[in-house]
Amino acid sequence: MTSSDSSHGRRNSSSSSRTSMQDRIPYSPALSSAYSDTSSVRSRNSVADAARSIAGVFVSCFTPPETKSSNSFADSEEYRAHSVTSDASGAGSERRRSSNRGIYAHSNNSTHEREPAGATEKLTMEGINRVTRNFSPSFKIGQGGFGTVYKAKLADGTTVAIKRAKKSVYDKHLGVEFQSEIRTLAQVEHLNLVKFYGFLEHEDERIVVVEYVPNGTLREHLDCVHGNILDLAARLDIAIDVAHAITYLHMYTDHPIIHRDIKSSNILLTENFRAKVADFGFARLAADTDSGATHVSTQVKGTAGYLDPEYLRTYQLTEKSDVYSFGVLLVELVTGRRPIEAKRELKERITVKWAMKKFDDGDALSVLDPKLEHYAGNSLAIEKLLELALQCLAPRRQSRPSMRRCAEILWSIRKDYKELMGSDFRSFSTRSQRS
Ligand SMILES: Nc1ncnc2c1ncn2[C@@H]1O[C@H](COP(=O)(O)OP(=O)(O)OP(=O)(O)O)[C@@H](O)[C@H]1O
Repeated sequence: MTSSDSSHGRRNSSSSSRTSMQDRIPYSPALSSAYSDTSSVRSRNSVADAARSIAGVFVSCFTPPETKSSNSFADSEEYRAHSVTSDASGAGSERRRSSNRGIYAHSNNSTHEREPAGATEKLTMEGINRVTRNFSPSFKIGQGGFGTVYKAKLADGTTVAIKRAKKSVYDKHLGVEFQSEIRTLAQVEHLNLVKFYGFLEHEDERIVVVEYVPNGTLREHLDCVHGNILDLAARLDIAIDVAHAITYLHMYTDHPIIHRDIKSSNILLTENFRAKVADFGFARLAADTDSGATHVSTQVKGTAGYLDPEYLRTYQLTEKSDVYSFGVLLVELVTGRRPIEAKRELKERITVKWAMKKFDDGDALSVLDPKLEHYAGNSLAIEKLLELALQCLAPRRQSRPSMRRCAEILWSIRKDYKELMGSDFRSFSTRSQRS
């Protein structure tokens, strides 16, 4: 996100722009059960276990090449499941249509095209070149593992983020990743997930077009890059949004989807500080539990500092790996620190290890982001957030809560926090934004 996006990140009032609690529920049946006090779940032994396993996690970032053989995207079974219509453009090609989301794929050996769902313009290389002025650096808004990200406006006025894969995407490894991103994005639609508009595969270009989310990443806001401080209420809202998004992926898509790369730089914020989870480059469909399988064995991928130790040890991926990463994210939200802070003294370098130790010593408030003020009202919320983080960071995945449970607990924390703050809730929010 560049500073040229001048509309970004100037939050004057944290709560006035936010919607009501009811408005914020993207789905309701999942969140119906009542919150029960989690203090009984807290185990001191688990802190030591967590610390031991966490220490082993941060040795390196594992992104070995994908070895699993994969069919071409056009041959994938997931896509065969979508209805197929004949392609108007030529022999040897076919057009597949996502049955419920109006997304097209069009292939003739080397070319796949899709058009944005909801946007009227057909996606073509010519069109992409036009709207990005041939990928002019002035349209560039970011750079990531997948490639370069550009901001552009389609002819129908839709502002989009255009992700242009690095040339090396043509390698098998990245090609598989690209296909994974496409398959996954095409399936999901949720308020707290970045919308997929389409993709285009043309000669050696791989382009993904997604919803443009205008207010930078959560990491940037925790670093105050945009000049504002996220208060505790905003951080709670963001945690809830992310929990909703991951719950949706785990429970409400056709097949459970594991995100695999939950981290603060993959959480994009809207102007109203709603969170949208991005970057499905690593996502994998989870095992079909009906068939008795409980995990997907695969190469370890993800980002150092967020990786589930059990996944690292066993190569077995389950939804609980996302829960672990979410626990790291919760600690990040409370402390403001990155998961790995290489420049700090040894005992503070691994943020979750440091924070969980403090929590276990009964000194939770000392890990609070120094940018946030302590009030009587926020200590309980901070303690409960860390308590939930501790559960998410449990070394054994069976001990971790589901994402749905995390969402329920977060709802309860926010409810209690609002009640405690009473009429001060808004003024506290506003005041800490200005400080
Ligand atoms: N949909 C979007 N809307 C607005 N900005 C975006 C969008 N997607 C990405 N960006 C910007 O581009 C940057 C790079 O994004 P990208 O998803 O390619 O990589 P990343 O998630 O930062 O890193 P990595 O790929 O290594 O995980 C982001 O940090 C963000 O600033």
